[in-house]
Amino acid sequence: MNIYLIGFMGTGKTTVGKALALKLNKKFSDLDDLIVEKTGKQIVEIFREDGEEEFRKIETEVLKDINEKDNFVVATGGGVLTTEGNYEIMKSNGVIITLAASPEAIYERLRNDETRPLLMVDNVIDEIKRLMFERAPLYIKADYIVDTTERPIDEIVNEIVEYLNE
Ligand SMILES: Nc1ncnc2c1ncn2[C@@H]1O[C@H](COP(=O)(O)OP(=O)(O)O)[C@@H](O)[C@H]1O
Ligand SMILES: O=C(O)C1=C[C@@H](OP(=O)(O)O)[C@@H](O)[C@H](O)C1
Ligand SMILES: [Mg+2]
Repeated sequence: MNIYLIGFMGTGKTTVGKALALKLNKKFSDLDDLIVEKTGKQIVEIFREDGEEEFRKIETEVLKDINEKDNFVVATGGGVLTTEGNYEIMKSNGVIITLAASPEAIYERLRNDETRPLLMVDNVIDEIKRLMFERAPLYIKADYIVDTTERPIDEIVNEIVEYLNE
């Protein structure tokens, strides 16, 4: 089995995933990193040159590959569940955990970040709210949801470990 972290951009999937893997003595993988390795391109370049649809295709390919393996903590990208079938892939070999945060916290975390192509818009806070509302039905499908707003990484990791031990 794997542990899949899902949730909106900036909720801390990559950061928490690494810390969780260390704590649980599991391997760590990030779908975005796998996509960069596979294509030899940065995420923003793929969106710009090939488009989101092509990005989603590659995202599902690397998800299938990692789902064949076990004992990984997998940080997904925030849009992984927008592709039909990806929920079933993860569910078939893993537990799915959503990281959540307020739009304001996400804005603060990502305001100087230029690696999220979907947030390269004029009104970032409005776009965060709009996209988060649109995707909320996907994020609540997880087995467990943990709030990360104004919480340190080790506290979030401990809450997830407690849930997994139940
Ligand atoms: N709980 C937290 N509190 C404060 N900052 C955080 C927290 N979790 C993540 N961050 C910061 O937010 C930014 C985005 O985190 P990241 O792990 O890349 O999120 P994601 O993979 O969900 O997009 C990073 O700069 C990270 O250090
Ligand atoms: O929410 C999204 O659709 C995306 C989230 C990003 O990952 P993070 O959630 O790690 O930022 C990355 O996969 C891509 O920019 C698309
Ligand atoms: Mg990430």
